Amino acid sequence: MLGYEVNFDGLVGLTHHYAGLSFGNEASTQHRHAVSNPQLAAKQGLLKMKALADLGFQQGVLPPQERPHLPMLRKLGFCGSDESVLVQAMRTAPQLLSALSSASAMWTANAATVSPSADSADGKIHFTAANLNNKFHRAIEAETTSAVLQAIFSDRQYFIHHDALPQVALFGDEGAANHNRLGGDYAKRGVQVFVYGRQEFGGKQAPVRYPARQTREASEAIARLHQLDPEHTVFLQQNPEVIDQGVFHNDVIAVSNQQVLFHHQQAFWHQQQGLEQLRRQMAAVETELVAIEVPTARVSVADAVATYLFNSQILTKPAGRMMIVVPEESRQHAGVWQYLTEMVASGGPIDEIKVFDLRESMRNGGGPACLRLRVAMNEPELRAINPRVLMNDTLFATLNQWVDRYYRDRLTQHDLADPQLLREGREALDTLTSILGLGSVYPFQQ
Ligand SMILES: NCCC[C@H](NC(=O)CCC(=O)O)C(=O)O
Repeated sequence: MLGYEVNFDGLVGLTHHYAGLSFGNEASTQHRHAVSNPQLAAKQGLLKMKALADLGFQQGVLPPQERPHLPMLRKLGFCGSDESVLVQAMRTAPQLLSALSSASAMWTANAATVSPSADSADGKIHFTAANLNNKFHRAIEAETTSAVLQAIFSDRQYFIHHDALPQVALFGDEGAANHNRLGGDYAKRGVQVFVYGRQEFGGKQAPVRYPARQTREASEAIARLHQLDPEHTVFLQQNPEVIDQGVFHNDVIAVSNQQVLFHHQQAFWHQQQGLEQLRRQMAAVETELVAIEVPTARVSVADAVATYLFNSQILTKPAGRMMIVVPEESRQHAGVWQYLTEMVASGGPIDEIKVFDLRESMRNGGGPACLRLRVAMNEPELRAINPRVLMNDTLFATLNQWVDRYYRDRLTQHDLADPQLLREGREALDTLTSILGLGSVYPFQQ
C-alpha cells in the first residue's frame, strides 16, 4: 500500500457537559442536565487513540477549543471583567453560557471536509472547515478549527485550507460526517461521495420533524473548492425519513473504508439508483464496490441510532483485512451484536471487531466515527505534518498526566460560571499547545 489513512481524534475538552443542545440528536436531548465526567471522557478517547496506534494505525490528536467562549459572550453584550461576564451570563442567559461552553469540538468528524491530493486537480490535500451552521454551539468552532488545522498541516506545498462556507442555512455544512471516499489504495484516485440532507434550490424531499443539517449546495461548493473531477464525485441524498428518526448525520447510518460501504437498508433516498451510480464510478477508478447493506429486518433504524452500529470505524489492518471499531453499546444489544459476529465470520473484507467504551461521548450522540477526522495521505505528505500530534507511548503518557492535572471528574451546568474553571481551561490549553507544538491557536493566546 502506498498511502495511509490517518485518523485525527478530538481530545475532549475540560467543559464537557450535557446541555441538550442538539435538537434532532436524540442522545443529546435525552441526557440534558445529566452529570458529566470530563476527565473520564478525555481518558476514554485517549484509550481509543492509543489502542489503535498500538495496532499499527496512524493516529493523530486534535486539541479541544477554548470554552467558555468569552469572545462570543462579549459580542453578545456581556461586559466587564471575565468573572463578571460569566456571572451575568449565568444569571440572565444560562442556556447561552452552556452553549458557549460546549466541548462539542471533540467530534472532529464535523471539523472539516478533507479531500486527498490524488483526487484534486492541483494535487494538494484540501481542507474546508465546516461552518456547522445548524447549531449555534457548533457554529463557533470553525475559526479555531481552521487555526488548528493550519498549525498541523502547515506546508503550503502539500496542504490548502479553505475558510468555512458562508454562515447561512443555504450552505449548512457538517464536514466529513456527511462525506465518504471510496476507492482502492488511499493514495490513488477515489470516488468522493457527498451526502446531503436537503437541497434548498429545487429539492423535493426533506425531513419534517428534525433538521437536515447538510445542504446539497454546501456539498457542491466544497467539491468545487477542492477541485474534484465531476466524473469521480457523487452527490446522494440522505433518506429524510431516517433524519426524522434521529439520524442527524450520515455517519449515523453509513460508513466507508476503501472499497467497502457499510450502510443500512434505509440510509439513502433512491438507494439502489445511488449505489448503481457509485458502482459505475468505482469501476472507472478500477475498484469494485463492496456494498454491505444491513436490512431493516435485522437492525431497525431505532436500534442503529441507539447502538451507533454505523458510527463505527472500518480500518484496514497492516496485513490487509479490515477491522470494525464499535462502541460498547453495540455489544450490549443482542441483535446488533449477533449481526456483527455473523458479518465478521462471513468471509467478507471485515474479519475483526474491536469494542471501546466511549460512554461519555455517546451520551451526547458521538460514537467512534464522530470522534475522528480521516486524512488520506501519501508518504511525503505524512512526513510534512507536525509530528508532535501523532500518538505514541510518550504522548499518551503526557496527555494522561495533563488530563489528571487539569480535568474535573464531575461537571454540571452550574459549574460553568466558576471563574476557576475558565482559569484552569486556559492554563491547560496553553500547556497543551506547547505539548503539541501548535503555537498560538486560541483567542486568549492572541
Ligand atoms: N458527530 C457527533 C456530533 C454530536 C454533537 N452533539 C452535541 O453537540 C451535543 C451537545 C450537548 O447537547 O451538550 C452534535 O449534535 O453535533
